[in-house]
Amino acid sequence: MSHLDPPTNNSNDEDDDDDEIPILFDLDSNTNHNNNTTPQPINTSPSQQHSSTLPAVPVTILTGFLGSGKTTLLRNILTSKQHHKRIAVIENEFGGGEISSDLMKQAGMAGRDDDDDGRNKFLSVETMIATDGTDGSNLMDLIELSNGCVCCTVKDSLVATLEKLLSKRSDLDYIIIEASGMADPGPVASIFWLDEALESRLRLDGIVALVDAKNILFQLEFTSSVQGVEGERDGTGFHGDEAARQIAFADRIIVNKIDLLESSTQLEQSDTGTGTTIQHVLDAITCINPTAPILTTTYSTMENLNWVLDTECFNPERVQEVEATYDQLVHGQCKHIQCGGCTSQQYCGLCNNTDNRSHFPSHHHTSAISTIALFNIGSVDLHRLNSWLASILWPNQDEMESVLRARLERQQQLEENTEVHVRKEVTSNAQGSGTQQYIYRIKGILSVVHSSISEASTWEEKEADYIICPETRLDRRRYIVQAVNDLWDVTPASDQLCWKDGDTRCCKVVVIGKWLDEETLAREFEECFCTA
Ligand SMILES: Nc1nc2c(ncn2[C@@H]2O[C@H](COP(=O)(O)OP(=O)(O)OP(=O)(O)O)[C@@H](O)[C@H]2O)c(=O)[nH]1
Repeated sequence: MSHLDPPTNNSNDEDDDDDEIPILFDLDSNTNHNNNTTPQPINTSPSQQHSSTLPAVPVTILTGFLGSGKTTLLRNILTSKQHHKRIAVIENEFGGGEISSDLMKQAGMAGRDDDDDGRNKFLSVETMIATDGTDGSNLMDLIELSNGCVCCTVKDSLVATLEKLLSKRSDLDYIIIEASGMADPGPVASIFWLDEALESRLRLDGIVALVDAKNILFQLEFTSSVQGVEGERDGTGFHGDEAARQIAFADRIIVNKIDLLESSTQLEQSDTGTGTTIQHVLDAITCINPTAPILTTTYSTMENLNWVLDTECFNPERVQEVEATYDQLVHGQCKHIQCGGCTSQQYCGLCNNTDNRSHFPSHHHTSAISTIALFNIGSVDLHRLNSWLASILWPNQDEMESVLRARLERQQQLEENTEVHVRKEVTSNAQGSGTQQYIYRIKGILSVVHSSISEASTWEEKEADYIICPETRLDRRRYIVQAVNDLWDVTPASDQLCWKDGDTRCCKVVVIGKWLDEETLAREFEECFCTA
């Protein structure tokens, strides 16, 4: 069993010039495949040049903070029979989505052997999740832009990718760009009018922001520049308004995950009365962006996808206006320009308060937020994995607290400088947890072993097909693990992602968070694997 360490990707690394043009995958022939779900790259033929007589291809930018529901919406679009669009998708990962490794190739996760530079390239977790369950009828191409945010480190790659896509394909009806959960949509939108070549061939249809109703107030607070000033003072980095800027630039806003909100009645009846209602969320959003239409959804589901596609709602002047508003906020005091004047009782999502406080310079990603990718050959024990997830995402549960307390005591005995080590040892997703590790997002693809025969036989009874090997208790299905803040699930992917004979079983998990303790996470992840 081995743990590979891809370089940690700090998104404020603006000098990072890992900007090579990403691979194009041909999905025409193999998205509806039972044998191999891995899209194969195709060569750009000079004869397939885009004709300038064709109408401009509309582009939608999907934005929204980590885990807000962008990929869920994308999958709804790609599996919908409502439209018959031939869509190309550009996926942007915040980082850590790509591991070059022979082991991943062995494990059947390779996109193709080599790219133009002769380096191995592999499909990301994000791409596997986004295309799982799609039959390929709407999806023409899928392009990965990994290793940085589309708004900064890989912005040039986006332009090159769009140009290459247009020259390669004349049959596209639509392009969807799924920005990373940390991306600022402003700079992404600007390429559509700053790049002359693209301007005539593409039309930015709209910026659609997904908002995680359960977590948005917390995300606004924790990515705010006011917090950032404090962060910089204690030498731990600063934040960059990501969550607020995604809302501010949006032409349409989808408030997703309303199933996780408390109703006003529940709130009145609850002991604490500290939950978030839809009204709190709407107040915060309209404070930041008072003009964009808002739709509330669960699992990004809407009656009519025309609410997000072919809307023609993009307005470049508004983008410039938002930039200008931000500039005023940066260079002066917050006058609630964007929200038109909050009363002192209102929560201002943009400035986080009603005080006149100076703000930190516009867009920077916090240096404290990073992505790490954990990769191991082998299969995880489902029970152990769930316990590990509980320990890092729910540290305040009673049981976990006692475990952690025991670990702390042990640690205190071992270490002279208890203060520093204790803080490092406690993994905490408690809101407002200072400089302790905070995990925003986990996503991954797993090979799973069931720890008990009874668990295995339950599955066997449920499914007509043979799914779990009675001897090894290995599950034939790939599993997808997803976590957003304190909620997680581990579910089987569709049949098209099943492990095949000859595949090397492996697990890849991407963790995005603040002040991540990579060494401990890697060790604990490895402990979830079956050794037999
Ligand atoms: N309960 C609930 N879960 C949801 C809803 N929408 C999405 N999810 C879950 O939230 C998790 C994150 O959803 P994604 O669609 O992957 O979010 P994303 O914005 O693409 O995430 P990033 O790419 O990491 O920024 C997944 O486990 C989804 O199944 C919802 O309305 N309610």
